[in-house]
Amino acid sequence: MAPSRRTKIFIFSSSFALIIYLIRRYRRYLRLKKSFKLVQSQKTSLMSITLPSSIGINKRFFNQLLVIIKILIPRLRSDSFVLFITHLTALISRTFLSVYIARLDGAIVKSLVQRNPRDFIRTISIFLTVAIPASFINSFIKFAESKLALAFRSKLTRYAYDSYFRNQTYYRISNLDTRLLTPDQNLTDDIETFTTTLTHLFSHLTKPFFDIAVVSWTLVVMVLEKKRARGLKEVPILTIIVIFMTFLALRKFSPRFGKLVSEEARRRGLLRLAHTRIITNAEEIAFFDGHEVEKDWILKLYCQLREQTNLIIKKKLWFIMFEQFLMKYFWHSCGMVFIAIPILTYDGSGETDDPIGDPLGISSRTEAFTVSKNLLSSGADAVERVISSYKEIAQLAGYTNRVYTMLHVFEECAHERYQLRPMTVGEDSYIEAKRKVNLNPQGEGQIIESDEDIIAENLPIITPNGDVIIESLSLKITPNMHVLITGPNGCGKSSFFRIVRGLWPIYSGFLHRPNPSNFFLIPQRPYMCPGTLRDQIIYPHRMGQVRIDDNHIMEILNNVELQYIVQREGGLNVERDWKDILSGGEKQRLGLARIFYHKPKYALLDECTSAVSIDVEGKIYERVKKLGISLLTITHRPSLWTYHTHLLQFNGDGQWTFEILDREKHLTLKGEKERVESQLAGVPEIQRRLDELRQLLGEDITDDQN
Ligand SMILES: Nc1ncnc2c1ncn2[C@@H]1O[C@H](COP(=O)(O)OP(=O)(O)OP(=O)(O)O)[C@@H](O)[C@H]1O
Repeated sequence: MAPSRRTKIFIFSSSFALIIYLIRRYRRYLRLKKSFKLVQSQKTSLMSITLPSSIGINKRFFNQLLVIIKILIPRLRSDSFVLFITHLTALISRTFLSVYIARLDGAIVKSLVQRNPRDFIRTISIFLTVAIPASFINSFIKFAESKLALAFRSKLTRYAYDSYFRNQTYYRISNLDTRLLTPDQNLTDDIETFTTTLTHLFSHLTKPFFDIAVVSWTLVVMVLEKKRARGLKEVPILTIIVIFMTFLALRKFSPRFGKLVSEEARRRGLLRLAHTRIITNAEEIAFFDGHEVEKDWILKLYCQLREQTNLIIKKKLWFIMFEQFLMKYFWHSCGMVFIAIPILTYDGSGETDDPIGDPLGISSRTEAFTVSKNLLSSGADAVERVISSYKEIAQLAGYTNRVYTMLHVFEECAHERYQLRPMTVGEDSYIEAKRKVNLNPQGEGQIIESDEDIIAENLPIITPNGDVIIESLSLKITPNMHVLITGPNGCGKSSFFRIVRGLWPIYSGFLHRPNPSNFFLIPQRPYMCPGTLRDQIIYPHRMGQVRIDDNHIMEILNNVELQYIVQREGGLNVERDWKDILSGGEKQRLGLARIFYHKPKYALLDECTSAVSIDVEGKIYERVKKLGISLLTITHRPSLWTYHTHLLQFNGDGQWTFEILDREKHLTLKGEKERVESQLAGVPEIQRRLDELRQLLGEDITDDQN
């Protein structure tokens, strides 16, 4: 039959509208592509890091998951296990209730078909009574799921924090290792997403599994009751074949969601890192008017995140379409066929057990149909949920990999096993570093705890990148010495402190030094912790842990000439954002105040008075020395020479000298050096004038110069 005119018009206008829509979408896509052209073209080095290709539902995933589950449920008596069992019980109860309700539904229909008001009222009353615990259980399952997710999250977070704050791992992660670019993201978002996905999946999968088991059992029992139906053996086999084929097809065509979401989470972390950097350096950026550069950078990271999210959305579109086709429509048709086989072949005539008489057995058949339809549909729903969880399991594999990697890297760093480039799996940067200095890769330097002295024997200073700054350093510092450390920028002055304090490992030689608690480092930009003025001074101690009276605090503040701050800021117990409200010099003096509180054996002062006036700086140094504290000072200020007895000088080319500081000699040498420098500065000017004069006198410049 030829289509009518109205149908033709409809088809034509729909096609036209679709074409217009597609053209507009394409143009929009081109516009967007153009506007992001700049940022798309620049690939950051961070983004070029590739993820391991084995992220997915495989043995590695199950092994990783098992390790994490042992952390989540450490003992059978732990709270997370109790919650887990409670949740499981609720899920099982719901399955049994569903079956009971399905049967009840059948009984209601039966009483209706029989036109039996007494049975109808009785069954509907039971239905309403059962609805109360059923609704409670439904709500309780959600409650238990959230509680379980929270318990898992707390367990994992506590475990991760323990690792993160052990053995200065937080420092090592960002300074000595490059596998985790955004530990903050791993510790917060990743843990949360992982635990929520895990508990959701548990809920999502456990119930369907129970449903399948109980529904199958109930159907088998029903079938056994109806022995006269035919085709009953084929139905379960066909069902299993259909389910299995669907699973295989979905697995074959499923995109690698684990890897995709893992990459998305990583890009989200980088974007967050960029925001944190801007917040931390807002003042510097504002002074430079650097917002355009920062915006471009942030936009670039955002675009890369957007690109990944878009990719996942697109992949989901096709996959869900395929999944829906198989599980909604194809299964529905199969289901109808499977339900039809026993019903059509069942010969139930002659059943006369109905009180009001039902010679054709219609009421029983209707009841059986209603119950089996309900059961089959909830069984199909359960299988559908199990299979459609495939992509969620794949996503869980991605998050599991991120959480596992985080814990693994924490563990490795705590045990001084580092890796510089995450892309080169298995390469040991330490061994590489040692090769650079021709050291035996197997031999480690040794740190030996001494009573008081710092003794370095053939100790190299090597950066985490493996660059050798000093090949071999040998010196002895005793507590009665005050050592001034100088040298050009980047020559290894601060690195020497890092090694002495144990932040950087040593590759060879020996380092004898007292316990790290005998050292206290004051950097150029002192760290201001959250809390009161008192908290700043006693950091890293905490109030409640130590007792310190106000007079002592005031005395310390007097020592660094900061007593006026107490009145200005409203007392010792006022919490402020000290980083923002104090000037650079005030912050440095507050940093120095910590020395008067902790009274360490050695004070490591890394240009920590660069913003303090020279007179106040002198007074503070005198007061520190009076306490018997040994000074190790990095400075470029000659005014500080007075307070030191020895000089450790790095030349910048790997050479160094350690000698008694002869202040007069050094002042004379420094004066002479400055004179020579100023004379040399004038040489080009004199040379230019000489050339001019020669030109005026008609002399040959080049000949003479040669
Ligand atoms: N975490 C790190 N990873 C890799 N290399 C580093 C690291 N920290 C410092 N370096 C490198 O070590 C070298 C010495 O740095 P160090 O901080 O010791 O210099 P410095 O003498 O204190 O310089 P300045 O006077 O400028 O403070 C520099 O080349 C620096 O680039």
